[in-house]
Amino acid sequence: MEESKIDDNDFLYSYQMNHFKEDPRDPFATANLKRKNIALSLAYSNQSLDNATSCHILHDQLDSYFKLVDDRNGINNFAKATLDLVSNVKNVSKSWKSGLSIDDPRWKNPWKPMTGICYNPTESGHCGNFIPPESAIPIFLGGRGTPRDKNENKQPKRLVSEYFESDQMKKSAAAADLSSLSLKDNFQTKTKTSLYSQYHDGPSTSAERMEISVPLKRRHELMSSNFVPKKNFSSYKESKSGFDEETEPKSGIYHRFPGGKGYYRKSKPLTAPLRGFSQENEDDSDDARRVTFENHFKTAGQELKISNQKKQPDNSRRPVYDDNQRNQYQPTKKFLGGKRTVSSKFVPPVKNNSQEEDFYPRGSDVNDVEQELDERLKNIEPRMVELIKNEIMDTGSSISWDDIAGLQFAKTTIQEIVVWPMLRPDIFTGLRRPPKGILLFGPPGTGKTLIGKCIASQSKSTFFSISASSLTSKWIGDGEKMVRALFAVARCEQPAVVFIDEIDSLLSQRSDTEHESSRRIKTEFLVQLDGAGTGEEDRILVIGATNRPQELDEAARRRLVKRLYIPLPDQEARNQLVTNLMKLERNSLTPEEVEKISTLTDGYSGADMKNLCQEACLGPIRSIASTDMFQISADEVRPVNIDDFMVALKRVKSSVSDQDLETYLKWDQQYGSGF
Ligand SMILES: Nc1ncnc2c1ncn2[C@@H]1O[C@H](COP(=O)(O)OP(=O)(O)OP(=O)(O)O)[C@@H](O)[C@H]1O
Ligand SMILES: [Mg+2]
Repeated sequence: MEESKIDDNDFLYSYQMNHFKEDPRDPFATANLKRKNIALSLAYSNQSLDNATSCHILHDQLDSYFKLVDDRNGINNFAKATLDLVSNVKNVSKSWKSGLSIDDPRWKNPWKPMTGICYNPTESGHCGNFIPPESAIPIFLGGRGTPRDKNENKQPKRLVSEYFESDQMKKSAAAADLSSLSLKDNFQTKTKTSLYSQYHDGPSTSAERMEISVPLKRRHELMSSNFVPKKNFSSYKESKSGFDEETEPKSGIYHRFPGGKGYYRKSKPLTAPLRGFSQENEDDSDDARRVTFENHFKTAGQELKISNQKKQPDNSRRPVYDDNQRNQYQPTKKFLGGKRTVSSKFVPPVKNNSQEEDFYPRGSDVNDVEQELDERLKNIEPRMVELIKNEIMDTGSSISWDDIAGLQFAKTTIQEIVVWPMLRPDIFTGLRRPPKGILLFGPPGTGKTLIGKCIASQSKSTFFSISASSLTSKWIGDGEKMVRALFAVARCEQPAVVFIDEIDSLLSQRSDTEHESSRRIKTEFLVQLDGAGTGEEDRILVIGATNRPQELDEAARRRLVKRLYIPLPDQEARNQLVTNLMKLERNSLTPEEVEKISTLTDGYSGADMKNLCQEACLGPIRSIASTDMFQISADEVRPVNIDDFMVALKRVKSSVSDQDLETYLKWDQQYGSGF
């Protein structure tokens, strides 16, 4: 056995290094957990770890384990090992009582939504409390504040909220710039449950990604991986990190202050596949474990060397952590903004190759320019820069102006304001300078979003498609920062178009009853749109689309200088719509029949017309006898004819009422930039 090679520092460091690897989707997750379990038991039996330390780690181990149980629908052998370990450290709390045995049928439940976990980072080595779903009885590892009555299901809830109201938490939260986060309300209901399920399936939209990434990150930071071995504490102090000795636990494990001045940055998860583990190692016999451990356990020294080599080939700034140099171990510095984080995807603001030479004066170092531009992002959190960059729309999909039926006036105006100035900034200067904001308003389904997509593919500028949800967040205070980040990134990537669909939800009228955070987002938006945010030279255009223009804040209305009414399609446009839509389907419509359809569809929106055509195209299918449905070839389906449209007209009605139309017209007369 290799016990002698492991000590707590080594072990803890490798533990930290591996902390993020327990992704249930990772086929090696179980093996990795086993490895830690073995390392932990060795370290523990070796007395390298004290009870408190073991507790901390176990807590994390169980957390990881639960993810696996949750995902794999059943207990695996790892649970037994963890439970054994739990019983080894039970003397942490005298009144400790295991809430669970290996035979407990609850292990076998596919626990969804997942158990919540509350970690109480106070002194004396609490293990944290595990909060299973309502139906399950809490499992406790002990520690102060642990309810004795296992059936008292409500207790854990209280603990969770207590924890988040505790001074400790507030302090960490403040340090992490999350002082007003509303975790208390959301924690159990939303964050935890949806977090787990979404984490498993993977977030799909950027808004979701944001929702998840923040709490996940915070959760990890607040939980027990945030420790630094005691031996390194001296170097910690030397680094003047702002570490508060008084609040430190005495047990030998030290929490980092997330976001604090001397924030000790968590080791990045290693992206390489776990070394040394193959599926065979999943074999749980003792022998197999030993072999696994002996052959493949990497000490902290090795891990650190590997990661140092990856990060910093010369190793000059960060000493290698080995047996002789332990005290030189330095925390890494946190970089906010700056070149490190954003230059990789940097896109110079002038895209035209011919202009590139002028932009970078001969002989000058291109990197200087890059650095200077990145200065604009220096006060923005890199995380937000990333989030905003995710909103940049791929302008690959090609929608042309001809795909938009009618709306001639709007199309010409937009070309004037958006496309040409972006292409010829030299002509559109001074008073010809295009407005910074335009508003597309009109009844639903008239093509506002479509115009946005068309601008994205035609204007040759960086196109940000922003929805209210990508800017708002439950992390109060983040919203306005996101707005600032948005404009900062847009400035770096100009010419840029920021398209905000359903802008009314973001910039509705400010009122006394609304939430402080949404008010701040609005204010920041208005500031960015108008003054300090965007300079005269910046080529950033904000386009808002809404079907509720009357709900817009008046200050926002003023800033969206051009307000274009996107009306219902007229007869000619409807004709064009039917022709365009039916191009793709086999049909026997004559031009006269198309004309007839367009006459009969007065008051239909573009979306209604699309529905109508879809409905009519189902006509030929409906006329097929159900017995023939499986044999008939695609060619044998009869073409769509006018009768299908007549039937469809009865089923699809216009969706916009006259009353609504009147409101739009009135608003257009009052504020619109129409004829
Ligand atoms: N003028 C048009 N030309 C071509 N297609 C149109 C037009 N107007 C609407 N459509 C069709 O209707 C669909 C819905 O349009 P779009 O999403 O642009 O409406 P919208 O004005 O953004 O509505 P909402 O206000 O409800 O968001 C489009 O995908 C398109 O197929
Ligand atoms: Mg829309």
